[in-house]
Parts: sequence; C-alpha cells; structure tokens
Amino acid sequence: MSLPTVAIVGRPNVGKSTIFNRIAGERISIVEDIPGVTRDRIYATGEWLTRKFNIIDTGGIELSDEPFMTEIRAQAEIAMTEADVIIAVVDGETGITDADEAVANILYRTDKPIILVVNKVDNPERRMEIFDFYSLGLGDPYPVSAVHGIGTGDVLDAIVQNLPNEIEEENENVIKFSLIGRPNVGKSSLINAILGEERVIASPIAGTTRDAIDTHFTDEEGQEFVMIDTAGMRKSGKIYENTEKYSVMRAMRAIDRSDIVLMVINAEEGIREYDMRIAGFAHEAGKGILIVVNKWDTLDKDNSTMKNFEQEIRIKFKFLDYAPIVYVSAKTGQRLNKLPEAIKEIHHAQNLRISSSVLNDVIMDAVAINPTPTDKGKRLKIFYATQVAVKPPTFVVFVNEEELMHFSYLRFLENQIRKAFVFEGTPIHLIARKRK
Ligand SMILES: Nc1nc2c(ncn2[C@@H]2O[C@H](COP(=O)(O)OP(=O)(O)OP(=O)(O)O)[C@@H](O)[C@H]2O)c(=O)[nH]1
Ligand SMILES: Nc1nc2c(ncn2[C@@H]2O[C@H](COP(=O)(O)OP(=O)(O)OP(=O)(O)O)[C@@H](O)[C@H]2O)c(=O)[nH]1
Repeated sequence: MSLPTVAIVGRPNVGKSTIFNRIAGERISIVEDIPGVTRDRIYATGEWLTRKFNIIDTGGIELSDEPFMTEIRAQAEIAMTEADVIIAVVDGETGITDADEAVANILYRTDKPIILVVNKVDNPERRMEIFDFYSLGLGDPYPVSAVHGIGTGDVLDAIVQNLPNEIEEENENVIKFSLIGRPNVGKSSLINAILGEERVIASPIAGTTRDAIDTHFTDEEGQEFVMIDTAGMRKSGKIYENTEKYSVMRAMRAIDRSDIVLMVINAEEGIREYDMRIAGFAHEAGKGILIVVNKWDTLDKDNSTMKNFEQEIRIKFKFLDYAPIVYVSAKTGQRLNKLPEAIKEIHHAQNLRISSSVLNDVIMDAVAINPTPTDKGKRLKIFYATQVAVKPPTFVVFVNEEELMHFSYLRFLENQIRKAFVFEGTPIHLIARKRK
C-alpha cells in the first residue's frame, strides 16, 4: 500500500535526527547481513493512531561542496517536493536565526501543511519563550523536547490530522512494478522497450503524490500493470537530484509503492554498493524482486559469461537467492519479451496461498530429514504451521518455545518450503510463535 510522506526540515543541529528517531521509534529495524538502507536513517516508517506514514530526515541528504545556505534551502525544496506534511524544526534554546528565516522563506511557497516544532524545550520555563516563533509565519509552534520525548505526542497528533485521506484504492489484479537502478543503467530505455513491446496504449495516470505520474498498461492477455514512476531519476537540473542519497530515497519511495521491483544492473559495470542497498531495502520490505542485467549486448561473451555473472550476483546479493535473473538488451531487444512474463510469475508467487494441510506435510517431512534443534536438553517441538498473509507469503510456525527456534533452522524450513512450492522472486517470511 502506498503511504503518505512526512518530511523533517530545519537548519543543522536543531534536533532533526533526534525527532526523526522518536517518530520512527522501533520501526527502524537494523537487520544484520543485509545492506539495507534503513541504516542510513533518513527514511523510515512511522505509525501513530493506526495511521502509517513514511518519514524523511532531509538533514541526512547532504550535498557535498554546496554552501551551507544552499544546502538547507535545497533540503527544504526536497521536503516540498516529496512530502504530504512538513515538519519545520527550530531550536528553542537559541531562538530564531537567519538560517531559520531562510527555511521559512522557502516554505512559504508551498500549500502543504507545515507543523512548526520548537525543539529543546526541556523545562516548563522555556515554554513561555516559544511564542517568539510565531514571527516565522509558519503557524502555531509546538514545544518539544525530543531527547526527553516531551511533546512529541502532540506533534504526532498534528501529523495524523494533516495526512491526506486514504489514497489509491487497491486493485489486487493490477501488478504494480518499478525499475530501480543507478543512473545510466538503461531504465528509460527499458521502460520504452517494455511499453513498445507490449504494443499497448500507455496512459499516464495521476499518482498519489502530486508529481508522480504512473503508467498504466494492459498486455495481450489482459493483465493490467502499473509502472510506478521514479521521477527522481529524471534529470530536472536541480542540484540535489544527482546526489546519491536523494536518488536512493526516490528509489525507496518507488519500492514502497510497488509490488515488484526490477533491479536493473548495467552488465558493463556489475553490482555496486548502491545496488546492494536498494536491493536490501526491497528485500526487507518484502517486495517481489527481478534482477535485470541490461546492456548484455556490450559484453564479449563466451560459454561461461552468463554463469560468471550469475555467480557474482549470487555472492553479492546473497540475501536475494530467490530472485530470478534476466539478461537483456534494451538496444537489441534481446530477451525483453521475458520481462512481462517474469513479472507475472513473481506476482503469482507472491500471492500464492498454501493450504495448511499441504504445508504441514512439508513441515513434517522437513523435520524427518533434519530433526529439530535442542538447547540445554530441551528440544524444539513444532506443532503446526499456517500461512497468515501473502505479498510476501508469511507463515507462522507454532512451537513449544520460541527461543529454541534458531535462525538456521528457520532458514532450513524456508528452503524446504521453497523446494515444495514455487515462490520464485518473492521473499517469504517465517515466524515462530509459542503455542498458547
Ligand atoms: N537539550 C536538548 N538537546 C537536544 C534535544 N534534541 C536534540 N538535542 C541535541 O541537539 C544536537 C543536535 O541534534 P540532532 O538531532 O543531531 O540535530 P539535527 O538537526 O539532525 O542536526 P544535523 O544532522 O546537523 O542536521 C544533539 O547534540 C542533540 O543531543 C532536546 O530536546 N533538548
Ligand atoms: N549498448 C547498450 N546501450 C544501452 C542499453 N540500454 C540503454 N543503453 C544506453 O545507455 C544510456 C543510458 O540509458 P537510459 O535509458 O537513459 O538510462 P537510465 O537508467 O534511464 O538513466 P538515468 O535517466 O540517468 O537514470 C543511453 O545512452 C542508452 O542508449 C543496452 O541494452 N545496450
């Protein structure tokens, strides 16, 4: 589902990251061994009163070599482009500075809701001073002490009140996908090729955010697709558009809105750090993933080229062992016809429901091959398993003691499930729960 976005702006040192961490709370997960972008701590998901939203700390988007004022203005512009609600942070300890006024001046141009947060209001005496901040012209100041968690509840209330109404009715039959990859890997060429190949009338439809334009099309079999816009990949000449953090953030937003992500890699360049972070994020988000190696025409190939390439991918994207790989050329058209097919198969896999009886047969066979682990003389007992969700397929395994379920055994069960059913291209989640 597509989530609304909240962006935090303000000059350095006012406490943006502290507020970001408060709002994102425990939802910033740091998963070991997966180079997910969640560690960058500029993009996370927050939740309050059952409303979920994405939150961006624009302070984390640093523009190297730009003068200080240019940088904070650019960050405010990013907030105005990306967000549905903007949190402008100032410092109650130091009062209003020129930089705060510069930020306010940029924000006057937007009609998006702005919540003015006066941070570092650590004690009641200081509350009286927040009235000075009315002069910024950004509305009522909300006093907060982010380090102590005071006042953040009111800010969250204000965020939720200002979020746009639930957007985009979900149509389960439509496949939403996006093409993600570093600049110049050939995303636009592939998009044009896919649309050309399908010989369909592609019509841009307004997306959930003002500036996102998604492309809607139907293939010959009547399957509907929505290609999610990755507008940030377009070159608009803004100074921040080319920064890696911004491009990563745009990619993350596109991933959030997609069911399936086409991770595009340039055959000439191989896999880069950027690819691993984006892929890690898509994996953590439970999205379907197709690895597309483009510019296949540029390589001098022999019998082992493809095998070697696959090996590199499998080593670098260790956590994506379920993702199929397609080697294509947007230039010559080689294997482009495989893309819609592969997308449809992944969509099928991520929506697959396994009946409990069939699932439990597989689990029991698995336990017969590889007995459950023991710890301090106690053996893990598996009572039964059941699928609780799709997209991604999620299974709960009921056990005697959760602690006895080791990661490696869960991994083994996952492999057995993958051998028994076709879950190619989708992560699957296994959760151990103590039976009540
Ligand atoms: N007294 C007090 N200090 C705070 C509070 N919130 C943050 N700080 C401190 O203010 C400093 C800056 O906080 P950050 O969250 O890093 O500020 P920032 O705006 O993200 O800064 P940049 O990353 O430089 O943009 C840190 O030393 C924090 O500990 C608060 O509520 N009260
Ligand atoms: N040889 C070859 N060149 C390709 C292929 N696909 C794209 N190109 C070229 O690679 C360059 C970049 O292609 P784009 O489609 O603009 O790449 P992009 O990923 O959309 O780039 P950004 O807009 O910068 O994000 C162009 O010069 C293309 O003609 C391919 O399969 N083979």
